[in-house]
Amino acid sequence: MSEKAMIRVRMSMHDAHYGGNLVDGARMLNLFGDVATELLIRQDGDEGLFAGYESVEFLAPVYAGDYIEAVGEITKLGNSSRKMTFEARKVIVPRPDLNESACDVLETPIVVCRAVGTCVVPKDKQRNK
Ligand SMILES: C/C=C/C(=O)SCCNC(=O)CCNC(=O)[C@H](O)C(C)(C)COP(=O)(O)OP(=O)(O)OC[C@H]1O[C@@H](n2cnc3c(N)ncnc32)[C@H](O)[C@@H]1OP(=O)(O)O
Repeated sequence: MSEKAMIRVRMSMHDAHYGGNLVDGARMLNLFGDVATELLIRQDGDEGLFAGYESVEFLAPVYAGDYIEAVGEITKLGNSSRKMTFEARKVIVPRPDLNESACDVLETPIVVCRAVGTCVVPKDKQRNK
C-alpha cells in the first residue's frame, strides 16, 4: 500500500540491560516508534501518535554490538488510524570468539522481533489529503 521505512542502528553497551549484554526487548519497540514516525510523516506530514500494539513477538535475543535493521509499512488506512507491521532484523554481529573487534555481516539476517500496531493522525493534522 505504501512505501516502507527503515532505520539501522548499532546496539551499544548502553542498550545492554541483562546478563551477557542482552538488550531489553523494549528497545525494539523504541526503534519501531521511529519507523512509525517516518511512515506517518511520509503519509500525513505529521508525527502522529502511537495508539497501541496488537501483537509483539520477540523471536531471537539481541546483544550489545549487534546491528539492527528495523523496517515497517502501513497496511491499512482508516479515517485517522494507520495500521502498520514492523520487523527488526539482526544484520551484523560481533565475533568475540575470534577476537574483541571481529564482526560478521550475516548472509541471512536474523529476524529478532515482529509487531503489528496502530497509529493515529487526527483529521485536522493530516496535511497530505
Ligand atoms: C509514532 C510514535 C509516536 C509515539 O510513540 S507517541 C507516544 C505514545 N502514544 C501516546 O502518547 C498516545 C496517547 N493516546 C492518545 O493520545 C489517544 O488515545 C489517541 C490520539 C491515540 C487516540 O485518541 P482518539 O483519536 O480520541 O481516539 P478514537 O477517536 O477513539 O480513535 C481514533 C482512531 O484510532 C483507532 N484506535 C484508537 N485506539 C486504538 C487502539 N488501541 N488500537 C487500534 N486502533 C485504535 C480508532 O479505531 C479510530 O480509527 P479510525 O479513525 O480510522 O476510524
